[in-house]
Amino acid sequence: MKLAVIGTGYVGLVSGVCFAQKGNEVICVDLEQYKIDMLNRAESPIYEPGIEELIALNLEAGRLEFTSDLADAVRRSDVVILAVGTPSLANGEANLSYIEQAAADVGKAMNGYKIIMTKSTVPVGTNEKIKDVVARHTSLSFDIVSAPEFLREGSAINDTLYPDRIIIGLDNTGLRETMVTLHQVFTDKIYVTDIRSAEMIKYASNAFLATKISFINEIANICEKVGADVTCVAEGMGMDKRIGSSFLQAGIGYGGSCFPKDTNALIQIAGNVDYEFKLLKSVVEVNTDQRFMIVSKLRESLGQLNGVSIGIWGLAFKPNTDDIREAPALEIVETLIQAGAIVKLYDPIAMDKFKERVDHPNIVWCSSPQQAAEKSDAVCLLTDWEEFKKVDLVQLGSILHKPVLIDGRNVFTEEQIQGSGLEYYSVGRPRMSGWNRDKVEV
Ligand SMILES: NC(=O)c1ccc[n+]([C@@H]2O[C@H](COP(=O)([O-])OP(=O)(O)OC[C@H]3O[C@@H](n4cnc5c(N)ncnc54)[C@H](O)[C@@H]3O)[C@@H](O)[C@H]2O)c1
Ligand SMILES: O=c1ccn([C@@H]2O[C@H](COP(=O)(O)OP(=O)(O)O[C@H]3O[C@H](CO)[C@@H](O)[C@H](O)[C@H]3O)[C@@H](O)[C@H]2O)c(=O)[nH]1
Repeated sequence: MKLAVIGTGYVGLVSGVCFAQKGNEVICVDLEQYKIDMLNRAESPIYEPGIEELIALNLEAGRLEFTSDLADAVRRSDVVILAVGTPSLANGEANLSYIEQAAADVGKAMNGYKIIMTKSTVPVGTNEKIKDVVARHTSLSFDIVSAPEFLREGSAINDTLYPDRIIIGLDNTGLRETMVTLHQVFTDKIYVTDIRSAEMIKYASNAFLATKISFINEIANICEKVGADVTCVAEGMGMDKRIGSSFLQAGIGYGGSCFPKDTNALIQIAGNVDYEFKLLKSVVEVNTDQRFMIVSKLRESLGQLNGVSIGIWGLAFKPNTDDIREAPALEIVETLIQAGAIVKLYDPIAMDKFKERVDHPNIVWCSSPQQAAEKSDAVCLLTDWEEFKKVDLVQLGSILHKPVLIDGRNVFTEEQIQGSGLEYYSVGRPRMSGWNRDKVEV
């Protein structure tokens, strides 16, 4: 089929490239000319493992185009996919101005019947608004389909090519076969429902995953007080198929462009119909508090933070991405700076994006984990990048001024800490001293 994808961010670019990979003719559109110029050189404006190879392959095969000319792309397509951002407004509600603008532009450009498919995450009822916006700009016929996206950054290509399921929301059931044919190149597990339910499935899924994370983080906090180990607790819980083992990794909480935004939006969606989503409000509150656990542990270990120097390992909200949107590192670094600490920052990929957001004389930008650690009073691991798991902990203990390692993602095992000379704090596990085999009493 001929597809136009509006927006070349994480969702639009990856979806567009994967649809091309499966033999469709795809035109990806973005307002930002610099992104289009990069993409036409097979360079990706976002960091996503494997994306540049697939862009090059599909450009060469003539199945993929990049343009800033939305109208031309719409005219040459059967299906128009909306994949623009829906960021949070100050009150937590989703900002629909980008998607409404894109819908208006699509309506103006239409030259015949189109299927308009929304991949952006939008509150329940938004696709009806999109329908109205398009209809205001064209008298031609069209259909609206909701196809929420479930990819994760860092594994976006694999998630798109091999999804657990695809959700399709329709009001015109005559489109069912076309939509199933378009998507079954990825999986047979296609669930077709009405548009409002499809919109809700996306928010409910993210809210449920965020709930699992806040739940295990609270269990972790209790484990610390009662002397249990949350990694063992999560493993034991996860063996029950009804619970499942995924998203039970305790740490400094969730960040990213989706969970924080979508949990707040769902609280608003419920509030708009006079329903207080008490459980989800607590999930958000627990997540906010969890970030500051790192700072409490630093104070517990070092006392006051004024003038101390802290190495920070990891700035991205998770590994394998350069995305720092709502990354716990943003608030943690800001809090440490306010307390008068010198922060020595290192991330394998996200340094440039972090520099664009944060600047302060107390920041030292480092080019390796070792540089961030050297002569520091402590190191805090905030993102579970593979690179950090490979660090020689004995060497780390020897280059730190005070041998304190605070692991916000429970990356290291007790065996690795033994003999390292490090004073090791993690999340929901007993504090460990690398000087001997005994756990330190809490
Ligand atoms: N990032 C994820 O992992 C993820 C996963 C699933 C769903 N989502 C949802 O998908 C949507 C997009 O997210 P994203 O992370 O890809 O966003 P993004 O901010 O990375 O990309 C959006 C792109 O759309 C472009 N754009 C905005 N208005 C436009 C217009 N009128 N015409 C053409 N281009 C326009 C922007 O320039 C930008 O490049 C959001 O609703 C998000 O919640 C994101
Ligand atoms: O057990 C876990 C799992 C994740 N996280 C954190 O949760 C955040 C989100 O992680 P992840 O879900 O892997 O990344 P995203 O790319 O934000 O993907 C989520 O958000 C997307 C946007 O809506 C959805 O499409 C995906 O299905 C959903 O997993 C990150 O900060 C992780 O560090 C934990 O703390 N513990």
